[in-house]
Amino acid sequence: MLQVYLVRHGETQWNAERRIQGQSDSPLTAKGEQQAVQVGERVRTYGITHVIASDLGRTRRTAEIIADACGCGVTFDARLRELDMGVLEQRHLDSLSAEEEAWRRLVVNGTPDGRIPEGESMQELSERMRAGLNACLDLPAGSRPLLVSHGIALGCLVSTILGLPAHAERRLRLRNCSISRVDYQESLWLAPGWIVETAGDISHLDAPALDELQR
Ligand SMILES: O=C(O)[C@@H](CO)OP(=O)(O)O
Repeated sequence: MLQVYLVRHGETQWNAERRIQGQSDSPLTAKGEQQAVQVGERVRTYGITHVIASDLGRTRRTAEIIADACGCGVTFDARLRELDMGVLEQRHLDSLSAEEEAWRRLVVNGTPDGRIPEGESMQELSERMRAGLNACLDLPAGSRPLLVSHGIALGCLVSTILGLPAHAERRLRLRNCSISRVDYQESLWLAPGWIVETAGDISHLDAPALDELQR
């Protein structure tokens, strides 16, 4: 059985300011760095063999901190990036016009092929995230990878493994530096293939961040 840990990056400047990042980027806050250290402390005895991160700056930094604690290297995979939120990237959630808010809702409410102008659909996100996860199946036997990615991207992955539509990710709260785990297994009892072991665990964090919409 292959166990894959899924970690959302630490809190960033724009998460704290309620600004939309998508494939744009902002640095980790001091709290975000501390959260990454706490993930490292939690997983350092888990036998992690590979840390694989989205190539955006916030996931790179989080991954480096975790990989240091685990004593393994980091590689980057652009398929693990956050949803491309097109023209709404870098905007404050509170500053959206009614039309812009409607674009945002089009995506999160699951309109088929809905996308923010110049952005990506949830279907496209779901396909590239599943391909990024499936790449773990090609690692040498006995590997135990940890992927560092993003809120919507990881929520979409977990939702679709459960057989839910990609936009069901809005029913999951994956806070900064939460840990989820999915396993690939051939059990006769559970469904063969990917199954969800845990989602959104923050028990290792002494100062969990509120997510953007809760602030
Ligand atoms: O892009 C963003 O603004 C948020 C949305 O949830 O994602 P993340 O902070 O996880 O990259």
